[in-house]
Amino acid sequence: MTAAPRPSPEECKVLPAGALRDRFAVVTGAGSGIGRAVTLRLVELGASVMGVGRRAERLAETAALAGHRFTYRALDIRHEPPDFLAELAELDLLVNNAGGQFIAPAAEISRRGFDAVLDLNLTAQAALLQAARPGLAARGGRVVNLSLSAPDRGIPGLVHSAAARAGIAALTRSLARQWPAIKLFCLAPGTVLTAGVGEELPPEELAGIVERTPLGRDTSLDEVAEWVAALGCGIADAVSGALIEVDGGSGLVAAAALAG
Ligand SMILES: CCC/C=C/C(=O)SCCNC(=O)CCNC(=O)[C@H](O)C(C)(C)COP(=O)([O-])OP(=O)([O-])OC[C@H]1O[C@@H](n2cnc3c(N)ncnc32)[C@H](O)[C@@H]1OP(=O)([O-])[O-]
Ligand SMILES: NC(=O)C1=CN([C@@H]2O[C@H](COP(=O)(O)OP(=O)(O)OC[C@H]3O[C@@H](n4cnc5c(N)ncnc54)[C@H](OP(=O)(O)O)[C@@H]3O)[C@@H](O)[C@H]2O)C=CC1
Repeated sequence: MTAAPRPSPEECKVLPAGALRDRFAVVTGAGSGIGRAVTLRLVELGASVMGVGRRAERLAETAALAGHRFTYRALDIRHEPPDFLAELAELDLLVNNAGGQFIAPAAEISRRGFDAVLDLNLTAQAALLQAARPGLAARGGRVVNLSLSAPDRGIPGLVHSAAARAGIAALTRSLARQWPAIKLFCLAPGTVLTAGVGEELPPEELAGIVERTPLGRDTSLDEVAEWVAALGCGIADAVSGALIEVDGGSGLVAAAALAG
């Protein structure tokens, strides 16, 4: 099988300059990986962005790259109340990107471990959504929740994360009905070769996962960033509640067993 060619960073940039001018976005996990790439693209398209994450030094690195339209708050979304969102009178876009998990056999995940992953990837995100609702509603705003592709197909080694990600997809659909003034999406990238995923899986295992996707390739940071930006633009006006899989078709095949 021939792998689909990966578009170059410039080929991914399909939105016109200024597409997000005068928009205000909050991006969680903006100090690394996908969150940083999304932040830089939103700023490039004219938005102002507030980044959130636990490590101030990583957010400061993003600030050095993003320039004056980026501000940040160092905080832990699991352990601190989302007052920073409730205080915002107007918000155009919330990118719920902070998330993650550890890989472990189901039998070895303790109650606290399960709770930690559910909290980070579902409960804390629900609290962020509730806090952001008035500001988003004031602007007809949008929400992009980062997720995993086809979480309902079952992922051995990630039972807690799959449960949380299926939950966020259901939450997204339910809120899309309940809060019609706000458009909510789930965006599920395939394998994006960030340092974060590199800490979870060794390179040879990642290469095997990528090879087994129908398109035989990973998803680039630039692709994810452009999709998030597009969901913040008018082109996404007729979409709400959807799970959008930008995953090389990996959601179509059985997920790799990451642990026994
Ligand atoms: C891979 C496929 C595609 C996905 C890509 C990505 O997501 S890329 C993004 C990649 N980036 C990320 O994923 C980054 C984000 N991830 C994180 O920040 C953390 O992994 C966390 C929030 C999920 C847990 O944080 P924390 O440890 O501070 O939380 P805490 O102190 O509240 O609760 C601790 C409980 O959890 C237990 N436990 C912990 N590790 C393991 C383990 N390996 N084994 C078993 N158990 C484990 C620990 O034993 C304890 O329970 P106990 O012993 O008291 O009963
Ligand atoms: N890379 C991939 O292949 C895939 C990634 N995803 C998802 O995309 C998102 C980004 O992943 P990626 O960029 O690869 O990985 P990273 O580990 O780089 O991103 C996770 C980000 O979340 C932040 N974060 C984690 N916990 C908290 C917390 N409690 N409070 C505030 N911020 C927190 C981290 O910053 P800090 O540690 O400073 O707090 C970090 O910036 C995650 O939700 C991930 O699960 C989904 C599918 C595939």
